Amino acid sequence: MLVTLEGLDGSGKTTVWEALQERYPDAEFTREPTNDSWYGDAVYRSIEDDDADPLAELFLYTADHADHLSRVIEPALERGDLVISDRYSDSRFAYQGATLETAEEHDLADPLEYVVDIHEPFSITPDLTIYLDLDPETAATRAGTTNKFERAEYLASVRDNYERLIERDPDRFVRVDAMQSPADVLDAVTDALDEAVSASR
Ligand SMILES: Nc1ncnc2c1ncn2[C@@H]1O[C@H](COP(=O)(O)OP(=O)(O)O)[C@@H](O)[C@H]1O
Ligand SMILES: Cc1cn([C@H]2C[C@H](O)[C@@H](COP(=O)(O)OP(=O)(O)O)O2)c(=O)[nH]c1=O
Repeated sequence: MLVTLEGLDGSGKTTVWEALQERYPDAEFTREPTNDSWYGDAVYRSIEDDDADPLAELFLYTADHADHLSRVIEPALERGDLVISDRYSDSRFAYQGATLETAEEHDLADPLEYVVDIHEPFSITPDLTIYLDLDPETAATRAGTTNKFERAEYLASVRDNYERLIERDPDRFVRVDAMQSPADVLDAVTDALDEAVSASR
C-alpha cells in the first residue's frame, strides 16, 4: 500500500513523517525529491538555480520520480510493504503546475493537466494521500523563506492546484488541518492511516 504526505512547504510533513517511523517500524519510509541518488542531487541543484528553466526543472523532478519508483517504491510494494512517502507526484502536479502557469518561456494551455499526463503512462497512483492543509502565509513563515511575500504568493497558487487535485480525486485524499498542534496533526494522520491500513487487510 502506497501512502503519500502532501502539502505546502512548512505544513509539517517531515515532522509527521519522522514521528510515524516509531509507529510503523516495518514500513518503508521514503521521500521526493530523493536524497540518496544523483537524480535527487540534480533536482536540488536546480532548486538552488534562480534561472533554472521551469520545463527542464519539471523533467529533472520527473526523472528523479522514475528512478524512485523503480529503485524504491515498486520493490517495496512487491514485497507487500507499507510505503510512506514525504511528497510524491502530487507535488509535481501542484508546484510545477504553478511554476509553468507563470513561465513566460513556455505557453502551456493547462500546465497542471500537462504534468499529470506526463506521469500517466508510467507512475503509480497512491492508495491514500494525506494533505496537510495550511494557509500560504503561515506556510511561508514556518518554512523560513528569505522573501516571504513572494513565496506566499507562489504558495497560494500551489495551494489552488492542490484543491484542484482533491476535487478530481476526492476519495484518495484525507485533508488534515495543519494549524492544529503537532500532536493533534499526528493523531489525525495516524487515524487516517490506521483506517486505510485495516481496510486494505
Ligand atoms: N503543527 C505544527 N504547528 C506549528 N509548527 C509546526 C507544526 N508542525 C511543524 N511545525 C514546524 O514548522 C516547521 C516546518 O515543519 P516541517 O515538518 O519541516 O514541514 P514540511 O516538511 O512540510 O516543510 C518546523 O520548524 C516545524 O517544527
Ligand atoms: C517533490 C517535489 C518538490 N518540489 C518542491 C517543494 C519544496 O519547495 C522543494 C523541496 O522539497 P522538500 O525538501 O520536501 O521541502 P519541504 O520540506 O520544505 O516541503 O521542492 C517541487 O516543486 N516539485 C516536486 O515534485
